[in-house]
Formats: sequence, C-alpha cells, structure tokens
Amino acid sequence: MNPVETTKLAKNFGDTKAVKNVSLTVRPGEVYGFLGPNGAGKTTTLRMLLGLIRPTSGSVRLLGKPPGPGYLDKVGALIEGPAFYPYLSGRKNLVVLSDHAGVARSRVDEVLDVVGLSGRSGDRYSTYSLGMKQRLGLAAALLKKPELLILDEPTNGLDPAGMADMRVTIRELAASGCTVLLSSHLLAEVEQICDRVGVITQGELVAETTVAELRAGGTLRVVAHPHDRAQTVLSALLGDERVLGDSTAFDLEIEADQAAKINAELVGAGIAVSELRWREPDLEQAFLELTGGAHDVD
Ligand SMILES: Nc1ncnc2c1ncn2[C@@H]1O[C@H](COP(=O)(O)OP(=O)(O)OP(=O)(O)O)[C@@H](O)[C@H]1O
Repeated sequence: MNPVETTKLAKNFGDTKAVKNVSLTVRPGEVYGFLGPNGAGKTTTLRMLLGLIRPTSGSVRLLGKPPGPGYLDKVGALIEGPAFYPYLSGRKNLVVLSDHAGVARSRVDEVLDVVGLSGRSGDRYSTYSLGMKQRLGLAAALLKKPELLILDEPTNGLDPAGMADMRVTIRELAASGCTVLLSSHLLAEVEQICDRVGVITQGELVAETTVAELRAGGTLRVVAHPHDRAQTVLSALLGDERVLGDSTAFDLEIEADQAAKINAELVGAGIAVSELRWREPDLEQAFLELTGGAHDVD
C-alpha cells in the first residue's frame, strides 16, 4: 500500500485549470518532494489530498483510504500557517490541541523535543521567530503520531540556519518510519532531503523520478592533442552521438567510472591528454527544461 496515491486528480477554479490529471505515488518511508515554480498547483494538490477542497475530478487515497471517516487519523499536515493562540505559550498551545484531538498530554513534551523547541516552549507564541513558529506547526502535526506527513513549503521564509534545522528534523522523522510528502519551489532543497521528486508545472506532473536519476547524466570533459585524432579514437570507442563538445574540448556522455579507460585508450594511441574532468549534470538546467523554462525558481 502506497501512503499517497492520486489518480488523474484535477481542480478547476472557474476557467483556471490549477491542477490537471495529476497521478502521483508516494512510496512507504520515503521523503517525496513535490517540486514546481510558484503557481504550479502544489498547494491546490495538497489541499485536495487533505480534503480541504474537493477535486473537480480524479481520486485520492491516503494510507490506502479514500476520503471519509478516519481518513486523516494517521496523517499529519503543515499547510497554510497553522493558527495558534498568540498569548499562550507554545507548550500550552499544544496542550490545547492535544486535548482537542484526544491525544495524551505526555505526547506534547515528546513532540517539542522532536522539533527542538523544548527550551523555549514556555514562551508566548507571539514572541516566537518565524522558524520557531514553523517548528511549533510541525510539532502540532506530529501530535497524533502520524504515519504520513504532508508539509507545504516547510522551509518557506526561514533563514539558512532554520532551513537546515528543518531539513534535519524531516530526515530524522523519515528515519523513524514516517513517510513525508513536502512541496517546495527550491530545487536544491528537494535535492538535499528527498528520495524521489515529482515535478509539477502549470498544473501538470511532468516528471516523477528519483533524486539519484535527476543527478545522473554528467559528462567527462576531455582536452587532448591532436584534437582531430582524439576525435577519431573517441568516436570509434563511444560512437559519435556520445562525443560532444567543440574544437577545444570534448564532453563525453559516459559514466564517471569510465574515465580511466578513456584516458588509457587515448594515451595508448599516442595522444596527449591535458585535461580529464568529471562534470556534474546541470540540475538547474534539467529542471528548467522540465518546467518549460519557468524563471521564478530559485
Ligand atoms: N481559491 C482559488 N481560487 C482561484 N484560483 C486559485 C485558487 N487557489 C489557487 N488558484 C490558482 O491556481 C493556480 C495554482 O495555485 P497553487 O497555489 O496551487 O500553486 P503553488 O504551486 O502552490 O504555488 P505557490 O508556491 O505560489 O504557493 C494558480 O494560478 C492560482 O492562482
């Protein structure tokens, strides 16, 4: 059973097709990044998953269940800034929520600890920094020991240290067995914390892949003399289509571990190799191509 499964999920707001036939799958125990530029349809999709808005068409299952009684029993969510009482402490806010949800009060201290807020839990919510507010929101989402966490842009608005803390916390939650679906418009962030990624643009899921696959496809840069003879050797070895570059350097579309063999072949043919360097794939470029060059992605 996959924790999240949507089938041709769609949402129209009047003439705006905010989400178009999105079929995505989040697998057990993974951190799944729902990545897309602003306005791509991420929040709308997450709101449909959580039953906050009704899909125009298509269906959703969370932890194997369709929307209905008990649908969100094992699901925690952090979406659209949770409401807390500003004059109560963070701890007291959680106590109110735990009472309301029928969760044992002892759980409050556990979740404060998980999000690293124990030290300041007695302070009024109104004195909290944005990062602390976000952590308290996550703590609230954890109260009922969810098996699935759905987080909308969990690091949005945080400073770099706050972002890093939040990433660590999310990875720790995943390590403890919780499946996480988070949305983000930051490629670097998704790359750092997610196992798999679904890329959405203009309401459509244009790719669903592992972060490892996104990272695959680097090239080996080779500078060799004489260039034309090197070209002949490399083409014979790899085929023309994998030998790219210009008149000064080659960019070979090969696996990184083939570098030594390429070097040996060239040197063996009496060619001087002056540069041999592995170049990581340009993830930003790949992402821009997938999203049709949307330019408001950091
Ligand atoms: N309640 C609504 N009424 C009308 N249009 C809406 C509504 N909610 C979202 N939209 C539109 O749907 C599209 C997708 O918005 P959505 O908020 O889902 O995108 P997003 O990917 O979450 O972007 P962001 O990162 O900016 O939050 C946008 O064009 C938005 O203007």
